[in-house]
Amino acid sequence: MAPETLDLAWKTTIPKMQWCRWAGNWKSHLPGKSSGPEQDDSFDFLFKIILVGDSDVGKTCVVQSFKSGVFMEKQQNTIGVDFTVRTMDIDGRKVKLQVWDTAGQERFRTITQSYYRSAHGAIVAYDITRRPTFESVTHWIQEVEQYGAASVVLILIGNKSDLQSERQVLFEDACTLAEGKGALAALETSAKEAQNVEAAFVLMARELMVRNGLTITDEHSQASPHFPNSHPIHGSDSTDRKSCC
Ligand SMILES: Nc1nc2c(ncn2[C@@H]2O[C@H](COP(=O)(O)OP(=O)(O)OP(=O)(O)O)[C@@H](O)[C@H]2O)c(=O)[nH]1
Repeated sequence: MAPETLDLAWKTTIPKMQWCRWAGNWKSHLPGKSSGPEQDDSFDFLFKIILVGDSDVGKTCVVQSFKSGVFMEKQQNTIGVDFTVRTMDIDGRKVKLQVWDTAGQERFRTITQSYYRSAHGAIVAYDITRRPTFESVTHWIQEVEQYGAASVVLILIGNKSDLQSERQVLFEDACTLAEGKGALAALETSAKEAQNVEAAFVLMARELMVRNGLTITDEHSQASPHFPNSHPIHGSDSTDRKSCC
């Protein structure tokens, strides 16, 4: 377990943090708990993002790639929920992302469902080399809708895009599904090659920032990187999305 990944017992003591827009001190909201190796605790936004999807689609590897930039062959399936934090500079704002990596195995379903409630964003993952994991996406979205907040932002990711020769799911199918379900975007990621992993989290964070009142200027929009194999569902301009909301 990575040092920044906190144990489950710790997680169960986290107070409900329904919202996120304090420019405050992390420790003042989590008294007595260390936030791991991150020394600077100030931030402008705090968002909780939950990762769901079938077992072995690569959720933990995606989170590790996002956190540390490395691909780690995982030794065991996630038990319950793992928790990781990373602070990013997005459009000049300090954005702290709490990422909750849930177990895909059925036997943990009751535990993982209890973590949906306070999520601001949900990343639903499938494995592009295993069609059944894509067919489960509808189920995972239903879970998010049933147990999560009504305003939760959804992003669909098809992981293991480095395994093109084993592909069983067309990207177009993912886009159609994501659009039909009202997701913000569909992306294909590779935790192994660190492709589009950062993009998924940045897209999510920017959307949440916009929904919470941040006006992203043209200058910032133009400065945003272009993400290959990504499909924004609600238009390509964050300012447009803000006006939708
Ligand atoms: N080729 C390739 N393999 C990957 C990628 N991401 C994950 N894997 C492999 O897929 C397997 C499952 O990855 P995990 O991250 O443990 O999957 P998970 O979705 O977290 O599984 P649960 O914890 O059971 O929910 C591991 O053997 C990883 O090495 C990827 O982008 N490319």
